[in-house]
This record gives sequence, C-alpha cells and structure tokens, in this order.
Amino acid sequence: MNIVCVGAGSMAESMVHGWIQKKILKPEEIAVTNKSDKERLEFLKDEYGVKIVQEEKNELKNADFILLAMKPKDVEAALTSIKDKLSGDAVILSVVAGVSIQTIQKYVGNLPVARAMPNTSAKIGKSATGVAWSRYVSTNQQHDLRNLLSSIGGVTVVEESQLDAVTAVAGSGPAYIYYFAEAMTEAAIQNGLSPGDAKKLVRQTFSGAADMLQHEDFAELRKKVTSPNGTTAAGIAALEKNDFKGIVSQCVEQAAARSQALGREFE
Ligand SMILES: NC(=O)C1=CN([C@@H]2O[C@H](COP(=O)(O)OP(=O)(O)OC[C@H]3O[C@@H](n4cnc5c(N)ncnc54)[C@H](O)[C@@H]3O)[C@@H](O)[C@H]2O)C=CC1
Ligand SMILES: O=C(O)[C@@H]1CCC=N1
Repeated sequence: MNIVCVGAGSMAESMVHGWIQKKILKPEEIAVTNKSDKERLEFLKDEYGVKIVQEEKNELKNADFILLAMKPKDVEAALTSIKDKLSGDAVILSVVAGVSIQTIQKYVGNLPVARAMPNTSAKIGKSATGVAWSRYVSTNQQHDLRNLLSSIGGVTVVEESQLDAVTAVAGSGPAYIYYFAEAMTEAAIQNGLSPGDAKKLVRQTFSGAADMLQHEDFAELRKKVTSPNGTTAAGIAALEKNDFKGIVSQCVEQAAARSQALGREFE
C-alpha cells in the first residue's frame, strides 16, 4: 500500500509514526510533501525513513491513499497542485477540520474521499478518531482505512454530519483536558504546594483517572470518590454552583460551530 502525505506538519507526523511503529506500512511506502519547507521533509526522511515527493510528483500516481493534512485555508491550493497527478483509484483521506467531502470533490472530482478527525494523542497510538466516507469508497478501501486509523488509536465510524461534533469533542478535546490540568496545577500552588509537587500530583491524578475511565461508568466513578459531606462533595458543589456542565456544553457547542463555519468559509 502506498501513501502520500500532502502536508507534513504535526498531525501527518503523528500518523506516520503510528503506521511505521505498528508496522501497518513500511517507511518506503510513505512519501511526504508540503508547501515549501524542505528542511521539514528532510527531517521526516531522516527520522522515519520515508520518501520525499519529487518535483514531478510521480509518487502521487501510484498512491492508494493521499493523506490531506494542511490547514483548511490551504486545501484549495494543495488539491489544485496535485489533482492532475492522481489516479482514479486513490482514496483521499482528509484530516482537515471542517472542510467537507463535497468541497474536496469540487477540486478532485468523484474520487473516493474519507474524512477523519483524529487528535494529537495519535502520537502515542491513543487518538480518538471519528471517520466518515463518501459512497465512492469501496468496502476494501473502508477496510484499509479502518486499519490505517486504528494504528493510531480507537476508531468510530460516523455520518459526515456528525464530524463537527467529533471535532469539538475528540479533535479539540485534549486541549480542554490540558487546560483543566493547567487550572488544577495553578490552584494547587495557590493552596500551598510547590510547582514541582503540584505538577507531579496533577499528572498522576489525570493519568490514574484516565485509566479508571476505561473500565467503569463515569458517574459511578465520581460517586465512589464523593463521601457524603466530605471534601469532594464540597469541591463538586463549587463546580455546580458555577455551572460547570453549562460551561463545558458551551465549549463543545462553540467548537462545533467553528468547525461548521470553517466548512462554509472554504466550501
Ligand atoms: N493539531 C491537531 O490537534 C489536529 C489537527 N487536525 C487538522 O489537521 C490539519 C493539519 O494540522 P497540523 O498538522 O496541526 O498543521 P501544521 O501547521 O503542523 O501542518 C500543516 C502542513 O500543511 C502544509 N501545507 C500548507 N499548504 C500546503 C500546500 N498548498 N500543499 C502542500 N502542503 C501544504 C504545511 O507546509 C505543513 O506541512 C488541520 O487542518 C487541522 O484542522 C485534525 C485533528 C487534530
Ligand atoms: O483547532 C483546530 O482547528 C484543530 C482541529 C481539531 C484540533 N485542532
């Protein structure tokens, strides 16, 4: 299987790392290209043994999959520059936030297109990835797509219309968790812990809780920590008084709305 990564930033690197580490692809089956940063491509070649797409872009002709991994504003230029080199059998796998299958097909015609929304935990094989595909994607190609994506974490197949919600929850989600960790660390320091101890305790608390979440119901886990009239109840009461769930709901709603707006902006 041959893959060309068009866009060679952090998301493309996370995926390349997963594919090679899990032996889904050999380094020589992967080629990378970007807008103009040659040094970045040389780095990826040295680090992972992947190929660099050459001037004539012949690598595109033999590609089974084309990973699109650039910012939404760059999709039009990127697709316009490669469309004449694509074979009719290649699947375009886009991880670009917001930009629809229909918009991608506007530039490349009726090629099979899949849209995935991974997150940066792909780097350690723990992405939560949502994926949707067009009707031109064959059953075999769907199978290959699941394989490619499961090498970087868990995969959930959704309708394309649900990808804005997937983006708001899973694509952006790690940043909310990091923000919460920052806030807990600052609060720990304000309550008398040293910065080093605060960070160590927060890291381990998040890590342990994330592991526990894999095995039990979320609300049940919370209830087990919360003694009647105890410390956790006092802490949660402060969250409830400040409408924590309402804040999280707004956060996800705004992120999903932004994903939709990006789609409209670049359609
Ligand atoms: N970073 C994240 O957490 C996630 C990002 N995404 C999506 O992945 C996409 C890429 O994000 P990052 O890797 O973080 O961005 P990045 O800024 O690290 O990389 C973007 C890459 O696109 C290349 N590029 C720009 N214009 C190009 C063109 N005309 N032709 C070829 N390559 C071109 C750049 O040279 C660069 O290599 C974005 O659309 C983003 O919405 C999706 C899920 C999570
Ligand atoms: O913030 C963004 O637009 C991208 C999409 C999901 C995560 N990062």
